[in-house]
Amino acid sequence: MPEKPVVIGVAGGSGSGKTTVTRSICQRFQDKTILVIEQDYYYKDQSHLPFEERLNTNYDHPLAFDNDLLKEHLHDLMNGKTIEKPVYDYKVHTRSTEVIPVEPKEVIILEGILILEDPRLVDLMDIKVFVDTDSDVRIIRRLLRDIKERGRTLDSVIDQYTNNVRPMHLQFVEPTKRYADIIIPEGGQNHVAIDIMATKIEKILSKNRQNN
Ligand SMILES: Nc1ncnc2c1ncn2[C@@H]1O[C@H](COP(=O)(O)OP(=O)(O)O)[C@@H](O)[C@H]1O
Ligand SMILES: Nc1ccn([C@@H]2O[C@H](COP(=O)(O)O)[C@@H](O)[C@H]2O)c(=O)n1
Repeated sequence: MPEKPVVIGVAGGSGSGKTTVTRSICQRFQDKTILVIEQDYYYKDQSHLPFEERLNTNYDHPLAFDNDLLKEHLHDLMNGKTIEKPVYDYKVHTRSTEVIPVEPKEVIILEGILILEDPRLVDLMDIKVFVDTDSDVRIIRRLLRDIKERGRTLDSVIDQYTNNVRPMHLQFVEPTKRYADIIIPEGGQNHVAIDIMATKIEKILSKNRQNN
């Protein structure tokens, strides 16, 4: 393990392809090299609230996230400590009681809609990426995914998109693009951008390994 892992932030709107890009990058490396931390797993715990109340939360506002815990976990990982990563359940809108023990790896990818919004996290990143996909494509992807995988109805996805996702994207997510070192149009199918990312990571890793 190098003294300090390479920290990469992958931001972008909901459905832009952040997870797909992150998976494509991970596939280029051995399992032991890259650790992925999803910002979504750090939504504030809402287990004390009744289910009906959890439906009213604005999950696209920066205050929905427990970035204090995320920052603490990132610091621990950077100092070689194992963390207990929370597990999030989109179907019930809160964390599960389960946690996953996670050991540090040479590369840490932080992925989430607002991962470039908190300067305390941005300051710790070596590479900042913004996955940039048109909103019409994103809403179609989100509709399909949320109905299939997150237990949502067509009406609920449309209501949430109109009331929260779109306005918060314009106010908080889109402006973070300016902090990105690399902007990846169209996400996971952009093989050229994935190749460039993988090459850059390889370069930093080989430099770190030489110094250790
Ligand atoms: N290039 C693509 N073409 C078609 N579907 C895609 C593409 N990229 C992602 N998807 C699908 O769109 C949905 C959202 O993608 P995902 O990578 O999870 O985005 P994000 O993490 O930014 O929300 C997923 O169901 C995924 O399989
Ligand atoms: N209980 C929740 C928590 C989050 N969301 C939505 O997830 C989106 C972020 O995840 P992506 O994989 O799409 O980046 C965000 O836009 C939230 O609206 C939710 O619907 N329910």
